[in-house]
Amino acid sequence: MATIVKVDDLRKVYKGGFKALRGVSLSIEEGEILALLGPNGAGKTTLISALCGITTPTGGSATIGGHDIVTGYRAARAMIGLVPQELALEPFEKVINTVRFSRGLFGKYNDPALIERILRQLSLWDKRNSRIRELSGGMKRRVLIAKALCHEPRVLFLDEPTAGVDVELRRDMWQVVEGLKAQGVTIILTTHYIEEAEAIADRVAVINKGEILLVENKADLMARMGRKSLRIDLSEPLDHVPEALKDYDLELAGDGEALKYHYDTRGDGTGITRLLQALAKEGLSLRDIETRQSSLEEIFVGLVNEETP
Ligand SMILES: Nc1ncnc2c1ncn2[C@@H]1O[C@H](COP(=O)(O)OP(=O)(O)OP(=O)(O)O)[C@@H](O)[C@H]1O
Repeated sequence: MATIVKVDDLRKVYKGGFKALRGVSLSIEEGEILALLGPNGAGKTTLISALCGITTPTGGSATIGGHDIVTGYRAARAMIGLVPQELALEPFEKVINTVRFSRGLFGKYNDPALIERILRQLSLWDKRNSRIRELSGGMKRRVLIAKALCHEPRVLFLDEPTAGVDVELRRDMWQVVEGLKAQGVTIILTTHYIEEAEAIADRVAVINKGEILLVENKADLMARMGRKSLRIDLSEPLDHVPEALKDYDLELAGDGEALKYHYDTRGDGTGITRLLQALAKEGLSLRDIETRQSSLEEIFVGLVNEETP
């Protein structure tokens, strides 16, 4: 796959000296869905705004489809659709005119068939003649997406696409995003909902205090999330893990009074039965056992807290 968005040591210092981006580097592949996770104030919107030309970076560089976001602004911007966090729509305008007008802003000829396709895809065709103020919050969000798509962008930025929408509508939105991906659109979305990243992202990037802490394939992250640990409290403490148990990669804990075993819930088998049999064979008797699961949420919170002394 080709790289479509390339961010290299991007920096943003706001007037007053606040460093909102502290050297962000990131490559995004054509056709992928990248979820940008981070706490409030992490720099997600600043990063998206810089890539879309709304905020001027104070250092580093970035390209969209090979066009520099500063020196090649118009060409870069033409490739981008942006769905902002805030619902900035003209309340008395009709849905279809709102979308048509946005296409015109990019200097593109009127294309009724395309507008119809986009409105149908977003289940807005029946509402095309409704005024914006007559729509529900979820529909307004869909209009924002339609506006962002009407000049046929190759890269779509969604800033908190499902903030404040109900669970059902969130799932609808996920389907819309999947449909766009199927058409080859590259999608970068910011979200506070970790389950949203789990549901639709190919890769996850975690940003905190203007720095990228991690960019990882979701499947790999899920594998980490699927990891569980089993703590086995022993009746008699051990001073080392017996040789016969070395294949289980056990960890001695609590001054030798417990063994910790890590396993993957998504694997073929957990290995727990075999381990318990092996412990019995070694003549070890157990006082208690306890399992713990690490979630993506925990991984995320852990990463972010590590950074906050
Ligand atoms: N125009 C501005 N002038 C000064 N500081 C700003 C400006 N815009 C944003 N900031 C600061 O930059 C930091 C990053 O803000 P940003 O909106 O990018 O965060 P975010 O990750 O999108 O947060 P949220 O999840 O709350 O939307 C924040 O501390 C914010 O206060």
